[in-house]
Amino acid sequence: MATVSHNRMGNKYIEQTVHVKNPYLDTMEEDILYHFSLGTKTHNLPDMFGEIKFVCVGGSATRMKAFAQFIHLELNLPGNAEELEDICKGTDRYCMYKVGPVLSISHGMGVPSISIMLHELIKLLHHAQCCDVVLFRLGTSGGVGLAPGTVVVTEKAVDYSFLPQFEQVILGKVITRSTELDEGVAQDLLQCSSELQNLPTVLGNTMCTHDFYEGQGRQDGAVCSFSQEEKLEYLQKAYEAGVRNIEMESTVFAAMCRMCDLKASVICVTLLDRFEGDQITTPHDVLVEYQQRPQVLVAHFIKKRLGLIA
Ligand SMILES: O=P(O)(O)O[C@H]1O[C@H](CO)[C@@H](O)[C@H]1O
Ligand SMILES: O=c1cc[nH]c(=O)[nH]1
Repeated sequence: MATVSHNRMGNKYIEQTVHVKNPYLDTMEEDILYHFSLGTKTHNLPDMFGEIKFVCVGGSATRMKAFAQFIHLELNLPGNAEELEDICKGTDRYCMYKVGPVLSISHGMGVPSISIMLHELIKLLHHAQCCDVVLFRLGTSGGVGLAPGTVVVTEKAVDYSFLPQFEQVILGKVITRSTELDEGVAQDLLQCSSELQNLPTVLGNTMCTHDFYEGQGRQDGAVCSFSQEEKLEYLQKAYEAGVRNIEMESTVFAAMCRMCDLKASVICVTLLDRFEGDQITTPHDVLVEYQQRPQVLVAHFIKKRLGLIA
């Protein structure tokens, strides 16, 4: 939903509120966000979350805590970054940290896990009356024809057949939803990457799969039913369709944000080049540094948007 508002300079602009697409929500006396351990009756959500402008999500709870601490320092906020409280400590499904206008949340691995988190997150932003929110997925991925450590800003989130769509089964029927992401945010992120040192970044399509092993054409799982030639042929087709990395959440993330009028972007670092192999052999400290790259990029974007840097 869009409302006309005024910025600090007194200029008119359209304020974008978070638009849930569920007519039944309004009829509910209370909404319990079960996997967050939050609710509309037990918590004052506008008070707790109303100022949120940026939401960063990623698979690992440790990474999203580290990001919360990092962005706390980057935004120069008062208080101790080491003492941030997990808002979802009443449950061990997801972790959530609020750092000024930034929310950092973990989503686990795969479409079902992030999809549950996104339903509750989008309702949370709606109940909290947040507006002009941008969402980012800060993830890891397998690269397709890229040097390990490259950051991929997703142009199109595509499925196993390289189409920009997400298939959701509802009442036994397959419904197809568009996975279009915000072009402006992706371009701004690319611009940010050009202003930073040692942050190799490309724009490319991201393939989302429902599995890490056979689903991504890996031959090192407990089960494998295809040859090396078949694997390389599929990766080559993916490359020709513009796919530059493979992960496991981007299509549902893009589809749900789009349906609820939320600007969204996917930023994943590649941990290996899938043309070179399947196993992740890179040393732990290098992997930790790689995982920081999307965080550094998005922190720069946030600081620019907040007017903290030119
Ligand atoms: O590093 P995260 O954000 O979890 O993303 C990627 O890593 C996991 C697999 O190792 C999948 O969730 C995939 O999407
Ligand atoms: O190859 C990879 C690496 C990280 N995450 C994935 O989903 N695939």
